Amino acid sequence: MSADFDFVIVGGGTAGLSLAARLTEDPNVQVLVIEAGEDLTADPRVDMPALSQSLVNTASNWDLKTVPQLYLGNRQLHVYGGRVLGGSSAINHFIFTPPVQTYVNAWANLGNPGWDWSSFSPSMENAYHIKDTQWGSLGAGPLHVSFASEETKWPAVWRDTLANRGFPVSMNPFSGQIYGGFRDPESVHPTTKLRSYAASAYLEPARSRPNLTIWTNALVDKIIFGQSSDGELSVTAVQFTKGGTTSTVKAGMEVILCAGTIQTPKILELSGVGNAEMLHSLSVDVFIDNPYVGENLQNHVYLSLSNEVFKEEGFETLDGLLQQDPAAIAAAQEALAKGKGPLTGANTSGSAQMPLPCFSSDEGKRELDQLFEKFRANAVTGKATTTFINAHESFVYSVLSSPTEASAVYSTFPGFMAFDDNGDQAPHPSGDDRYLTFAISLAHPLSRGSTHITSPSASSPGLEIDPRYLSHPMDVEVLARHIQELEMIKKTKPLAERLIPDGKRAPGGVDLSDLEQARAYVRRACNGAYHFTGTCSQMPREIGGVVDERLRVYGCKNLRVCDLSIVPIIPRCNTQALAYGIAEHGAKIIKSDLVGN
Ligand SMILES: Cc1cc2nc3c(=O)[nH]c(=O)nc-3n(C[C@H](O)[C@H](O)[C@H](O)COP(=O)(O)OP(=O)(O)OC[C@H]3O[C@@H](n4cnc5c(N)ncnc54)[C@H](O)[C@@H]3O)c2cc1C
Repeated sequence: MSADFDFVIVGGGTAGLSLAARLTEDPNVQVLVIEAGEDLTADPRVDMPALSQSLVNTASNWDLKTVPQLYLGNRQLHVYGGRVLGGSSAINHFIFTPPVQTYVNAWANLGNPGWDWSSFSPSMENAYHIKDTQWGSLGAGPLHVSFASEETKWPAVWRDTLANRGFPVSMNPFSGQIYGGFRDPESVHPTTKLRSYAASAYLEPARSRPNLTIWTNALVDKIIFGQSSDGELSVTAVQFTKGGTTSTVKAGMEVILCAGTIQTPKILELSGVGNAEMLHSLSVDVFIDNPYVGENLQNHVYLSLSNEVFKEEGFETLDGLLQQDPAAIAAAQEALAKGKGPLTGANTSGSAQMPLPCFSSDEGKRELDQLFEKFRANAVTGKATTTFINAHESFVYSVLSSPTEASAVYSTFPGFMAFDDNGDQAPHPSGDDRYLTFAISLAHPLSRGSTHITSPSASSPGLEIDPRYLSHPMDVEVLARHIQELEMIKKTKPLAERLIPDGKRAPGGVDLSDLEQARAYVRRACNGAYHFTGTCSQMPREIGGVVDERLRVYGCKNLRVCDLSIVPIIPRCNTQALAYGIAEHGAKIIKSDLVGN
């Protein structure tokens, strides 16, 4: 199997398929997408939100693991990612929250002209569209986004409680300026209630184009370098394995890596782009020496806390369904037939992007200064440069000291949800008690780790993934303070009236209003989300960059990266919206470079 294409896109995931669809709008370019996973575009396990969990234990999930996490009591956590056409957008949990303006500008200010809010937000809007009674019609893109209908009184109680704590409760999550309570947008079609994702929204309308070719079940091993006529290093071909046979395909113009935050640096390292010393030790020929490939791995960490609630009409929970109670399953299926109920979406019952009031007063800022000063000496910084560490820290400081910038995202879920040491869902308690669960996700962790190959072979697992969760002490401190803020929220009406006083709790037997106990709970129970970013960061080479502002890998003129691995600072909330935004923005850049050439 060998053919010539202008662009070879490695990875048919969230960003890869979106980019392919945009590039093939130009009938003069031939685009090939090579995807390691299967084409499951006709499979209800992808399309139906109710079945999405069933793909987790299949070959459609890369299902890797971290190395033991030193700061989490040596626990090893899952590293999930979609290995299927559509990538992680085919198996994710639907929440679709675009990034905020201050964050996007901090990213641009690292030295990425053309990525500031006024340049980037139109690209973001090209990805989705949503029609809403409150906000009208937003976005102009192919991805269907909707708000879940409110079928219980939990969302109203959440809003009223936040309002009583002095937070705004209904800000527009698409406005670029949001804090306080909001409704979670979901990548679910508003009427069919099916998953809307890269393969359905971007690929399907483009699939019949004669200039778009998709190969699935083909694992890219490496990219092959040569010299262009002007003597510069250039990519000439891509080597891949399909059905046990290894072949190469020529790239006439460019190779664009869209294999995601874990796999893109792996392909670069296998191809000889990375830390020369490490690559030599694995007998990999080095083409570009850049020690920052695979570094700056960031991810959100989160905690869950469950409380027993009264059984009241209007305050139904999903506990029966979680316990596989036949009556609850039948009721959910009946509701599904009407396009309603818990099987049609993500099932959060109210979220909030939360500032930390304790740090925004003058006294709070003084305490924050002292904490940064104290922790700076203990922080594990990996290979990050001082310039980047300072820029990252100063952004996080600006968030923490602001009364209107969120340092955590709180989500509520009507039912019991706790996790075991591996990050797997813990069994539901027996009995017919009902629960409300609160998840707190750290918006801007300062901890950063790395992922590197440990073998020169693409097919062996051969990856050491070490996010170094909670290696920066400030992350523990911020999460512990948010636990305390949540404890205050739980004591506020009307939420306080729904939680059974002295009812069952998870975690039990700890006093989370005590800061030391809250810190201990953070270390004991923290989990990693699947929001990995940063391993091929976009910033100037001298401060730790792997790609430039036009997504080109430093040292090679026709190799680009266009996925979440370019993101130098993890965004405030869930990452899928940003992946689509990067693909849209990347498509604009690549198209304009084509005209320039
Ligand atoms: C279980 C789960 C739940 C999530 N829930 C949410 C959520 O609710 N909201 C949210 O915003 N985000 C969520 N995310 C995260 C979000 O989906 C991802 O961050 C985002 O989709 C990543 O986009 P990407 O384009 O960078 O990578 P991906 O979409 O993962 O695409 C990478 C693609 O490259 C392919 N590939 C990799 N290596 C090779 C190779 N060597 N050869 C060929 N192909 C290769 C992969 O198979 C994959 O298809 C979730 C993720 C997971 C895994």
